[in-house]
Amino acid sequence: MKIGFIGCGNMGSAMIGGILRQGIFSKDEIIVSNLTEEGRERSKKNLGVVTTPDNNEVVRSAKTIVLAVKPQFYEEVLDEVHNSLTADHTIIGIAPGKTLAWLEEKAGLPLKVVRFMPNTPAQVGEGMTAVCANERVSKEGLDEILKITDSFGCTEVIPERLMDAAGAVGGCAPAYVFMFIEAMADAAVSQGMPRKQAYKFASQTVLGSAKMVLETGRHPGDLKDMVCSPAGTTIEGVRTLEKNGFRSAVFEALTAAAEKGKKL
Ligand SMILES: NC(=O)C1=CN([C@@H]2O[C@H](COP(=O)(O)OP(=O)(O)OC[C@H]3O[C@@H](n4cnc5c(N)ncnc54)[C@H](OP(=O)(O)O)[C@@H]3O)[C@@H](O)[C@H]2O)C=CC1
Ligand SMILES: O=C(O)[C@@H]1CCC=N1
Repeated sequence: MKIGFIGCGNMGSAMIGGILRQGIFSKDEIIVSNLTEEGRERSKKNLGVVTTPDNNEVVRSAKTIVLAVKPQFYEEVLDEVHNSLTADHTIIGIAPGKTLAWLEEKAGLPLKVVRFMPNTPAQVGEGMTAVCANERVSKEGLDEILKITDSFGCTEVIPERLMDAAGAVGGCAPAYVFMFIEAMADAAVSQGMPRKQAYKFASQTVLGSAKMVLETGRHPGDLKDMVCSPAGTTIEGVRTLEKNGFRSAVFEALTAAAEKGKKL
């Protein structure tokens, strides 16, 4: 086994999907634990990886371990696998608020610790993942880890103090983008467009706009101005969004998410 996942739900399976697609590891080099029989069946059926109900088996079978359970279960899981962990292991935490120091302390021995803040677009190879690591992870070790995150999208290595910001603008933000897509599609439906077509318009428009920011390197405000014809239709929508506090609402949402991360 090359890598083990303790927990394999939304985020674990999204990452494994990318890893398998890029051939970083094969199915029989990945072991995952799920709490329930139903979860194990899902992991087996959808990903084809090796599954177990036993978290200690994951730790005994692989040297790189991703903790892909909810933050509330981190302590319990680390407590459970503590005796199977060795100094050769690399523990990867993906939960907000669970710091490198906290993870090492709860693991109960000095070992390599990494944090990822991934997002669900990893499932389609378009994830955005923040990574930071403790001082025990060598440059070569980090390069190996980055091959994993690069397999499901883009990666940025950041200082740990930015992990909560990355959680808001990376980990959580797909939810806000999906809400935006849903709202735009609802409006198009109310104007008479069939729903399926409305999702296609809204989604492709978000995809294309994001690509323009990334590929042109131009300021988003500049790209917005390109769309707004004088006395045209777009600027009326901009006026309405400003009146309803659109940008402030987004600002507050990401701030709330980042602040919550600090408390977990
Ligand atoms: N969802 C997201 O967009 C993101 C999530 N994260 C982080 O990823 C982590 C996982 O979140 P997510 O995938 O959404 O959660 P899910 O609820 O989808 O998955 C959690 C998984 O943990 C398993 N599980 C629960 N308890 C145990 C246990 N004691 N031992 C072994 N497995 C267990 C569950 O098993 P079973 O399948 O049997 O129920 C399930 O597979 C969290 O820490 C979250 O903060 C980070 C960035 C983005
Ligand atoms: O909602 C959460 O707490 C997790 C972390 C980032 C995205 N989902």
